Amino acid sequence: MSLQIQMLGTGSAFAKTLYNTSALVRSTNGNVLIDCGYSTPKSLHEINIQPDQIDGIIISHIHADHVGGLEEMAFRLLYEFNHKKTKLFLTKSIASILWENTLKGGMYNPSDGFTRIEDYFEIVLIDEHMPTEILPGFTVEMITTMHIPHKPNYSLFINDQTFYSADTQFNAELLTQEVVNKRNCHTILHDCQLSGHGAIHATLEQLLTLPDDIQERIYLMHYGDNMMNYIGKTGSMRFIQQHEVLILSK
Ligand SMILES: O=c1ccn([C@@H]2O[C@H](COP(=O)(O)O)[C@@H](O)[C@H]2O)c(=O)[nH]1
Ligand SMILES: [Zn+2]
Ligand SMILES: [Zn+2]
Repeated sequence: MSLQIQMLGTGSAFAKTLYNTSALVRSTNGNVLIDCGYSTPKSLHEINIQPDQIDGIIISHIHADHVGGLEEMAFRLLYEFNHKKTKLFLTKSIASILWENTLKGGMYNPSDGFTRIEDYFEIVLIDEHMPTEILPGFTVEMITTMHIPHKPNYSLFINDQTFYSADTQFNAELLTQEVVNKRNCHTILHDCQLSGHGAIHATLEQLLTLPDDIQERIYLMHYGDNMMNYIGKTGSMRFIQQHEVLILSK
């Protein structure tokens, strides 16, 4: 079974010319989103994918550039697609805050009986650090990584071969020991803050300290509007662009 990942956006939270970093995992067994920021539904529209063609959504953390499109997805599934409930793949710690802290404001509607996240989505809880089959041939392991202190945040291993950082601070030991030495991941999609101090993301300067054989596996995402100024300055790492497709397995 072939497995592909298509970037729906590659921008940072404050980018104005780039869509939110999110991805569509495409296989013969279905389509699954990794994150759904506020510009993700527009990106899906641009590649002619309708909400009812999405079989599930995996959420890494609850910043708006990663979950801000969930309200539109849920309401369109409700009103335009006969209340189809797509699956929402979440860890317990994300599930406990996503509705109360983020979605409830716009989606709580007691007069129509919509008072819980389960009224809109089929919730599938994922255990941290436990490989979980999302679709036949597509397994995800969500590992805790540091983004904003004291807030739950996850990076993903896909089929134990691809590492998708979502938003995370630089962690050389994780990339070197776990991602490359132990699991020998051939593809690494990593967030990248192009300039300034890396308080909550890996910076380009930090990623450039990695050995060349690791850099060669890295595609940079979650970058700013000024990405063009950095072309040719990313060592052996490449920028991945919106709607670009990587074949993860044939
Ligand atoms: O230093 C920072 C920068 C940003 N934030 C908050 O995070 C969100 C999303 O930003 P990401 O860079 O995509 O994580 C942003 O809207 C800010 O609210 C922060 O807490 N600290
Ligand atoms: Zn982000
Ligand atoms: Zn974030």
